[in-house]
Amino acid sequence: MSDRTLVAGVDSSTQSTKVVVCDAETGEVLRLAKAPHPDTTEVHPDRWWEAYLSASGDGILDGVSAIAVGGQQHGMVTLSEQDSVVRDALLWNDVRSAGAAADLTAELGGPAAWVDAVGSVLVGSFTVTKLRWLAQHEPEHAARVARVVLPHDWMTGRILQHGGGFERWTTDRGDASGTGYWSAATGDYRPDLLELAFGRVLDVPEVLAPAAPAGRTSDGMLVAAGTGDNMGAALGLALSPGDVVVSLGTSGTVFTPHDHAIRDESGAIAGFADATGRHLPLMCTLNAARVMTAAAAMLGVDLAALERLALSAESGAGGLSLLPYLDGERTPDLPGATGTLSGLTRTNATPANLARAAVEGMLCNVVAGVDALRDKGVRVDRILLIGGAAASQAVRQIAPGLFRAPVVVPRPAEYVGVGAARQAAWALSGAAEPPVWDLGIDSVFDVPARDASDVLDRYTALLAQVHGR
Ligand SMILES: Nc1ncnc2c1ncn2[C@@H]1O[C@H](COP(=O)(O)OP(=O)(O)O)[C@@H](O)[C@H]1O
Ligand SMILES: O=C(CO)[C@@H](O)[C@H](O)COP(=O)(O)O
Repeated sequence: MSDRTLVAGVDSSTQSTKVVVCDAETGEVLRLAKAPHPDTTEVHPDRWWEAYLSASGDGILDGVSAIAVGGQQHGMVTLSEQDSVVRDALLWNDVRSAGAAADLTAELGGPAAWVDAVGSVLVGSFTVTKLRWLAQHEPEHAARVARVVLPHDWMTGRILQHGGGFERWTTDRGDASGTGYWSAATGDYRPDLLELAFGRVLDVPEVLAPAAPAGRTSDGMLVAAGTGDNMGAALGLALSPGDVVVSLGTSGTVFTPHDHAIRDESGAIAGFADATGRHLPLMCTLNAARVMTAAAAMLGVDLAALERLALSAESGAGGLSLLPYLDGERTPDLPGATGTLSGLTRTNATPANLARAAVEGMLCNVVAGVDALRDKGVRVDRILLIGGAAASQAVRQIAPGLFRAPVVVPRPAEYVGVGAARQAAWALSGAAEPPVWDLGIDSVFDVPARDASDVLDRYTALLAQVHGR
């Protein structure tokens, strides 16, 4: 029998659920399991629960003293008075509420008014815009809604319901800051904005302090507050000033913990809260790892071959540029956009150049987030690259030239799950600060001597030409 204390973190993200079990003292990852989610932008929350049950089968949670959930941000989970799910959850990447975002922006007095109210300019990802869409398009569903929670709130409550310890719905500052009806500046909900969007005020979950428990199951397992997946990743990485995280999963995100909220009326940087009581300025794109999957499918190859092809081409892909808006886009705010491949000639039309253009285009899209942070005075000493596509050698090698900063790939780990586990260990300890867990580095990629600014310049010119941005 081990005398280690075990804690678990659940990453309930867009494409899958991952469960990691860590040593509470050191953070060492001892067990890891994964199960897929449906590939759609509206999902019944039961699918996340089934994935959790599947990933946590085989006794992976045996002996675990505390657990927390990091979940995809913004998703709208609507519950009836009896807590049954009213309709499938609309996810962060469902763009049907883009028009509602534009309407709500105008109704409150423009982008600056939303930054004043909740810290961020609205786009169709925010929960409040999905509520407006529901009220307008599905009044029969809207009439049955008594409360609204986020994916991680629902999973947290479900773990407690299943374990016999559910008392009330809860959330945390990090995830609440992506709703559009909670302000990180004041720490308060804005029922007036719920009413503006939905026509009436709804029940919302209690916002827990960073290390506060949401409850305990009847067999004594502590269930911590949980948080949004990006806030979880920030907690799972031991970040120093000057460290900026770039996550390339379903979404591309760029974020760094900060002592105060960053105000950005342009909408590039959202003013989210983090999971420690501080702030997490964050830029998010709808298109990231799946741009590579789509390019591989176009070329009829797998991801490994796509990487080899991309690395066999010269920087700049022989003059090809890709605006990678395959799922529309959120930053820049172009929900109806499609991808654009530009610069094709008979000479450069090769699989290698297409593969390279896909990787460069995906990266240029998130470079804009790093530069937006720089413009706000944030120090960018190094980029910590995480998420599914951080496994790609092509991404690792091409990224430093475009980011104009060294790229550090942390030891392969599921950082959202690890961060959630660290929060669980923190709540279990009752200490003022989270436990110190060591961040291992897998590899470092330096900025190459050859300047890649021509690639960025061509991308930026194409964006201006096609979309006027
Ligand atoms: N070597 C690779 N190159 C590019 N993409 C990859 C690679 N390995 C995994 N991926 C992609 O990473 C994505 C999953 O990343 P992940 O961060 O787990 O996503 P999410 O958290 O949004 O569910 C998938 O789209 C998968 O195809
Ligand atoms: O909407 C955002 C951030 O604002 C996304 O980052 C979601 O939180 C989903 O993340 P992944 O599934 O790609 O990790």
